[in-house]
Amino acid sequence: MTAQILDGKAALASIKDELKTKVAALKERGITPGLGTVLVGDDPGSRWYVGAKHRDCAEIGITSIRRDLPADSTLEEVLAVVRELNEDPACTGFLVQQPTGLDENAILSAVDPAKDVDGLHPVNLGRLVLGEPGPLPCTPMGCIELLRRHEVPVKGAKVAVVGRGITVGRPLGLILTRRSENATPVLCHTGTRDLAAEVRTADIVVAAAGVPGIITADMVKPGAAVLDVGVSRVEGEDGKSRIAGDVADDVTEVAGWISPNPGGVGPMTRAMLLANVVGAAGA
Ligand SMILES: Nc1nc(=O)c2c([nH]1)NC[C@@H]1CN(c3ccc(C(=O)N[C@@H](CCC(=O)O)C(=O)O)cc3)C=[N+]21
Repeated sequence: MTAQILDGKAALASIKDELKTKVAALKERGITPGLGTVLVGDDPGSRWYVGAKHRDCAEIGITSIRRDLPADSTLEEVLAVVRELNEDPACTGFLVQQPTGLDENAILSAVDPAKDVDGLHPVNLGRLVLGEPGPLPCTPMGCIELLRRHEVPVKGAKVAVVGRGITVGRPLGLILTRRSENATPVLCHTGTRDLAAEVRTADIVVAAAGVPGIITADMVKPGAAVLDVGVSRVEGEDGKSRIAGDVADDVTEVAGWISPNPGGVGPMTRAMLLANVVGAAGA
C-alpha cells in the first residue's frame, strides 16, 4: 500500500481561483490589495520564494511592491524600509523574507500589525494565544488547510508536531488547540525523551524540525497522515542542490496520507500568504 497524496499544488490552484473572486470584489469597492516584500541579500532559495510570491499575486490581481536590499544591509536600513512600507497606502500587507542575518524579532516588531501578512508580529501571536481574530502564520495554516481539503479529520486527532520553531511548530500547537480544530497536539523538540513513541501514537504527524529524514517508517502509525515541512538543501548525487524533507522516503509505504516535498506544504504556505494579503486589504 502506498499513501494518498496531500496535493499542495492542486490546493494552491483552487485557493487562487477562490481568492481571484475576492480580489475582484475588493476592486469593486475601490480597494486594490498590494503585497510588499523585503529581501535582504541574494540567497537563491530566498530569491525563488519571493519571486514565486509575486507571480502568485500577479495571477490573482494583487499588486506587487518589491524591495531588494544588498546582503550587507544594516538593521537600521531594513527598519527604514519597513517604516516606508508601513506608511505606503498602496502596500496593504508585507513581509520581510527570513532569514535576513539580522535581529528578526526587531524587524517583525517594527511591522504594522495590520500589515503583518506572515502573522508573526508579537501582537498577532498574542491574538492567537488569546483567541482573538487576526492574521495567522502561513505555514501552520497551510498544514491545516491541506488536511481539510483532503478531508483528513483534525477534530479529536492526536497530532505529533515535531519542531518548536516560531514560524511552524510553536504556532501550529496553538492553532490545533482552538475549538475550531479541537485536536490534541504534542509538541516535540530536541528535549523530547522518546520521539518515536510520540510519533507512533499520532494520527497526524507534522515534521518541521529541519532535520532531513528524521521521521522514518518504523515511527509512523499505519494509516497516519504525514506532513513534511522540512526544507533543508542538500547536494544530490549529480552535484545539484535539492530539497531534503524531514520525512524519509519509505514512510509512504506506511502512511495513509503524505504531503510530497516539494509540492505539499510549500505551495500551501504561499496560498495562506495570499489569503492573508486579501484579508489585510479588507476582505
Ligand atoms: N517572512 C517570511 N515568510 C515566509 O513565508 C517565509 C520566509 N520568510 N522565509 C522562508 C520560508 C520558506 N517559505 C516557502 C514558501 C514557498 C515554498 C514553495 O512554494 N515551495 C515549492 C517549491 C520548492 C522548490 O522547488 O524550491 C514546493 O514545495 O513545491 C517553500 C517555502 C516561506 N518562508
